Amino acid sequence: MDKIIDGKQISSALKEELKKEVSQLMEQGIEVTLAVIQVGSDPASTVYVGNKKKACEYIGIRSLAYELKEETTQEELLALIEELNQKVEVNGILVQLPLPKNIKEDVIIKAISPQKDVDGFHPENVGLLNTGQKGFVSCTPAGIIELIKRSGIRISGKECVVIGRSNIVGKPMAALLLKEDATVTVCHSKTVDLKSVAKRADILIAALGKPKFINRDFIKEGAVVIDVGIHRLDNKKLCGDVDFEDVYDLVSAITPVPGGVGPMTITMLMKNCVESAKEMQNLRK
Ligand SMILES: Nc1nc(=O)c2c([nH]1)NC[C@@H]1CN(c3ccc(C(=O)N[C@@H](CCC(=O)O)C(=O)O)cc3)C=[N+]21
Repeated sequence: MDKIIDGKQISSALKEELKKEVSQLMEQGIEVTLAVIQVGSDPASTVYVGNKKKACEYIGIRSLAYELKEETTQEELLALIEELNQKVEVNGILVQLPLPKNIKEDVIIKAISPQKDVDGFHPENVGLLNTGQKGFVSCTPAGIIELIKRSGIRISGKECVVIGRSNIVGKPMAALLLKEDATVTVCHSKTVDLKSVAKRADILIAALGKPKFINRDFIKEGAVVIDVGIHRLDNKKLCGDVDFEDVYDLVSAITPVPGGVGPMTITMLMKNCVESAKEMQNLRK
């Protein structure tokens, strides 16, 4: 088996499954629609939003793009969200983060209907995840679970260490790993002796947001390493939170950047949109 967990390949397989499902829904007269809102023109956001639109096109999901100017007020954005909440044909609403400083992210996230919150960021969906109930799950951690499982790696009973405690990756990642019966440790910037804690991991999830911070000193031999970071270096090349070359010979499996977690994040967003369309259809019956 190849050591490199190919996120592009695994997400392609999942996209094929979704494409079939979307065409079956089409035959029943159900169209899947995602509204994507970007405020301002942060270049990284533009790349990610572009990738989301491409994935929608490929799978057969209709995407509605809202490109709002940097000066958009919180009230204007709330008004747009309310309009999209009301529209029956819209199954998913995605507000690309980060937002400009004059807009409060938590207020915006709470305004999205939990039934259309395909990012899984609304407190209602977070609560459902933490109590083990059905709801939308944040795409990056959900995609990581798929990557691990589809690579034939067992999670149950393993020591998993998550580095990073953000609301969109670290915390939901820990909840999902727990749900899979792993033993989970969450580390962060105040963790004393991060290296020795990381070295306990059978599965190490690096989501701390520092380029190439995780080197071989943090790795137990044979560990599975999942790299959530994405950074553009001065030479324009992308890298993750893990120093890939430095750790490669030690690990049993590792995700590359690019081509690892990123493509899977987008595919899970598509999956959530399809689920939302099915759920909304069931509610109307
Ligand atoms: N409301 C919201 N939902 C998100 O899901 C969300 C967000 N805001 N804000 C930013 C983060 C980041 N994120 C990525 C998506 C795709 C790639 C991706 O496609 N990565 C490619 C490379 C892309 C490139 O060339 O830069 C790869 O890793 O192979 C990366 C990062 C979604 N996020």
